[in-house]
Amino acid sequence: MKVTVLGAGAWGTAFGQVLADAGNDVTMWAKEPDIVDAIEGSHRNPVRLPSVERLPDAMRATGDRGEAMRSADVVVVAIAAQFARVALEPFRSLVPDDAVVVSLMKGIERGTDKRMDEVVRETLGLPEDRFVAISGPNLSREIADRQPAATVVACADMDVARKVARACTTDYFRAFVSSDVIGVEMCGSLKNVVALAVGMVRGAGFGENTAAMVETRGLAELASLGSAAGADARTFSGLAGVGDLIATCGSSLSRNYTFGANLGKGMSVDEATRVSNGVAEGVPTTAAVVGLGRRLGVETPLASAMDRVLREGISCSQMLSALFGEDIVEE
Ligand SMILES: NC(=O)C1=CN([C@@H]2O[C@H](COP(=O)(O)OP(=O)(O)OC[C@H]3O[C@@H](n4cnc5c(N)ncnc54)[C@H](OP(=O)(O)O)[C@@H]3O)[C@@H](O)[C@H]2O)C=CC1
Ligand SMILES: O=C(CO)COP(=O)(O)O
Repeated sequence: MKVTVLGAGAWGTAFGQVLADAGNDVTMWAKEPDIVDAIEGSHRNPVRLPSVERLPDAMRATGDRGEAMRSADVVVVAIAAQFARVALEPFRSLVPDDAVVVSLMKGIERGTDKRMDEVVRETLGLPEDRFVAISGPNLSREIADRQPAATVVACADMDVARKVARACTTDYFRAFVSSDVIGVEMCGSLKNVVALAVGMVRGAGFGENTAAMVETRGLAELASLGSAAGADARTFSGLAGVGDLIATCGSSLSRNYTFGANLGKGMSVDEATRVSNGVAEGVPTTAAVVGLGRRLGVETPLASAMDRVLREGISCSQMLSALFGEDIVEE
């Protein structure tokens, strides 16, 4: 198939390599001319994925939107979530009528509190059977090294999910299918907020018990909010839910975990942003999760506590106190 990836960041590029390894012709679209030139000219992305010495020959790049979209069967969106709407707007009239659009993004739009399935479908004018969400424990650096990994490919139309899953299956990358787009989106977005908090307690020097407590309460919050949004509860215990929480909350390869760890060590939000190696989606998504919780009538103690960390600069101990009220409650 002909696949176009919008956004040559760390994950867009690593996933482009998966698609090329699976036998597709892959075109990367990037707005930065330096990145386009590097991929096209020397098969490298030294800015976003320097660990890969040479990207597959089946991967090329362009900065031209029309050329990127020409006869694409599948369009993959891998842009920082808060910029998805503005970046996709110029593509609205260019996406081929029968192309499937896949989102790799893990975030909720600040201001509208919308998931990426909502943002992408709204911006490109797509019916639900042409939208696919992909999410799972997929740290880009490990997948770029071709370490074994799996993901969840979700679409309202299971035949479309299977078609996309086949297109990204290799001997090291395995795709499971699901029809629970909302669940997969909620898991991918909320685990980033949990990873910020787990990273923060680790950075502050706390051990396994504290990290497990925060991660487990984060999973409970993700499940309550996800269910209220219409997700299938089974998704939370799968790869996109628990699987991604384990990977993200336990790895310094995660930008969200590392951002949180830097806060825990005493950096300000500005300092942690400056040293972040790519987008930490949990940062803008935290406020959106609080907004979504308010709208859906679901309490979000972890996101609310992290929101205070990010806006008011409260300490790790204050964040942990804010996480639990005074009352004894059922788990
Ligand atoms: N990295 C990972 O391990 C994984 C990431 N994800 C998700 O994938 C998404 C992308 O992540 P990742 O590739 O790692 O992020 P990076 O920080 O590496 O790259 C961000 C990408 O967004 C692009 N971008 C930002 N603003 C704009 C804009 N206004 N117009 C067009 N493009 C823009 C950047 O383009 P430019 O470089 O030209 O500025 C870049 O391609 C995120 O939602 C992330 O949560 C999901 C699974 C794994
Ligand atoms: O989503 C990811 C792993 O599944 C990547 O996490 P970060 O965005 O925190 O790096």
